[in-house]
Amino acid sequence: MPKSPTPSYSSPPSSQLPVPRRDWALFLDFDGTLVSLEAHPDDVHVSPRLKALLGELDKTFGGAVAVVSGRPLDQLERLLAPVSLPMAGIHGLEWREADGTRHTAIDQPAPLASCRDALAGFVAAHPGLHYEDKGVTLTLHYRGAPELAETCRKFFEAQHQALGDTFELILGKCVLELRPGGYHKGTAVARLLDETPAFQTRTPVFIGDDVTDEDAFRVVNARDGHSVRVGSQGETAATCYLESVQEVLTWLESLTTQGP
Ligand SMILES: O=P(O)(O)OC[C@H]1O[C@H](O[C@H]2O[C@H](CO)[C@@H](O)[C@H](O)[C@H]2O)[C@H](O)[C@@H](O)[C@@H]1O
Repeated sequence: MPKSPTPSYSSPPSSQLPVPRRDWALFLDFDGTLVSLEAHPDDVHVSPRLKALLGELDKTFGGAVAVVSGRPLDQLERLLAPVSLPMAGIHGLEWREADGTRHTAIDQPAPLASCRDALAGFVAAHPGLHYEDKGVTLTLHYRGAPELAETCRKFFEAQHQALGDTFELILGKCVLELRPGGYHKGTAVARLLDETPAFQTRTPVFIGDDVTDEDAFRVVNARDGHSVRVGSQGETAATCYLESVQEVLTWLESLTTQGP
């Protein structure tokens, strides 16, 4: 089973961004990076401007642009249609090629049945919460009831203990997720760089805002790439930062007209 890279936070990220180059491979987180965080996952919409920008970036970087998200591929495809990029969903547990061919990392059903039942009961008993059943992971959202953050964490810690350490507990932005160990955004990025011709030999650049993006930052750092965190606060392995989704979009737009 692939291991998570060891966390390393050597120095704070810099406001100095790398000089753009056309030989980059660009990896883009979705929520909190390309689109602003909303009260509910279903509230997110992708503007025509962003879809056009992704198409321009795809041309600029010769097809080496991928979306790497915790969302399932079904959601990403629906939100981004008709854009057809390589994408990794559920933190790399599933992925698709540019032509839509799909792959999954785990073939057997995850042993989540009792946890799934407990989660449904827990959410029904606590107004403001909702959950996502992604098949191989379970996700609990508390943005609608932030006062329940601690209650949710304790509930998910108990579920994690029952599942055992073949699963990891991820603490994200108003979200908790139980995910099979060893699969993360870093493995998704490494797979694209190693196995997809359009990405091979390019310098990786990853932009992301949340804890699950840290695995990808470490992978691109180890490959002499550039890691860009959205938001300057908190510990991160990223080497530089942009302050907001708007700054990300402005910088991405600039990449379509610059760089050797
Ligand atoms: O890796 P990402 O693309 O950043 O996906 C991470 C999770 O994003 C979604 O949840 C987050 O965005 C929601 C909409 O703005 C927000 O309501 C929620 O609080 C955030 O955690 C998505 O729903 C999850 O499935 C992803 O894992």
